[in-house]
Amino acid sequence: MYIVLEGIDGAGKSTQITVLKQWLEDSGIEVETILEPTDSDVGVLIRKMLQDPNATKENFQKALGLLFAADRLMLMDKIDNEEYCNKVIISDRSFYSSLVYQKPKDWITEINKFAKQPDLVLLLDLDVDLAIERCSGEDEFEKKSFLTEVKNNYLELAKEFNGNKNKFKNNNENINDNKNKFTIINANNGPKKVQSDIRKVVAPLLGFCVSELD
Ligand SMILES: Nc1ncnc2c1ncn2[C@@H]1O[C@H](COP(=O)(O)OP(=O)(O)OP(=O)(O)O)[C@@H](O)[C@H]1O
Ligand SMILES: Cc1cn([C@H]2C[C@H](O)[C@@H](COP(=O)(O)O)O2)c(=O)[nH]c1=O
Repeated sequence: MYIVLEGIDGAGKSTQITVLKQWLEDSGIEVETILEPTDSDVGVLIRKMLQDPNATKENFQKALGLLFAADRLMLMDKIDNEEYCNKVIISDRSFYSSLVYQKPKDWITEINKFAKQPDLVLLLDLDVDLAIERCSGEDEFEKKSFLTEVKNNYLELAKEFNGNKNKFKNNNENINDNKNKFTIINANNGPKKVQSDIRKVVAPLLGFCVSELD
């Protein structure tokens, strides 16, 4: 199973993935975690570029979109690898981040058409002012106006996706229509409440009944 946590900078993705991984492993489930951008040469280049004052400019963003797509493609063998088929893969970000941080959407969708569709997307929805308080401010994206636009893009994407599951069907995955694939989690709560809300969504997909939730 391929689970993705999405959200603006500072939403709490890394924090929640660490706790979720430990809970699942304590429950006897093998878990692999992924972080986008990766620590590959492409990922290192991306992180350097994110600090460039021009990072939000149109052509710079298009170049970033290509680099994120390339960095992501190298992950696909890992995600599709048979040794992972019996594991839960939890990823900190996915091609949905490219859809909401970069543009135009149709081009971003095209250059990511070989990216695997997650089985579940958990959108950690955080107030932008809280995000700015939590971020270091080193990255050019960590600005209130830009993160406000990204947050709105996420919420629009969730509305579109849950309203029309076939919209993002690509050529290597069928959208399973009986899942609410883009679940919004209120990330303004404390870490334990956020984790509890996440477990209530993840548990049924893994065959856990709610009473097993500690
Ligand atoms: N629910 C929460 N309440 C208060 N602080 C939180 C909460 N979750 C995370 N934090 C704090 O906010 C900061 C950012 O958390 P974290 O690194 O998990 O976010 P992130 O979404 O992975 O960020 P980024 O996308 O920028 O890497 C950390 O200092 C973390 O301790
Ligand atoms: C995968 C991906 C990420 N980004 C942006 C989002 C963040 O501002 C940075 C780094 O991510 P982190 O969670 O802070 O480590 O990269 C993006 O613009 N497009 C993407 O596809």
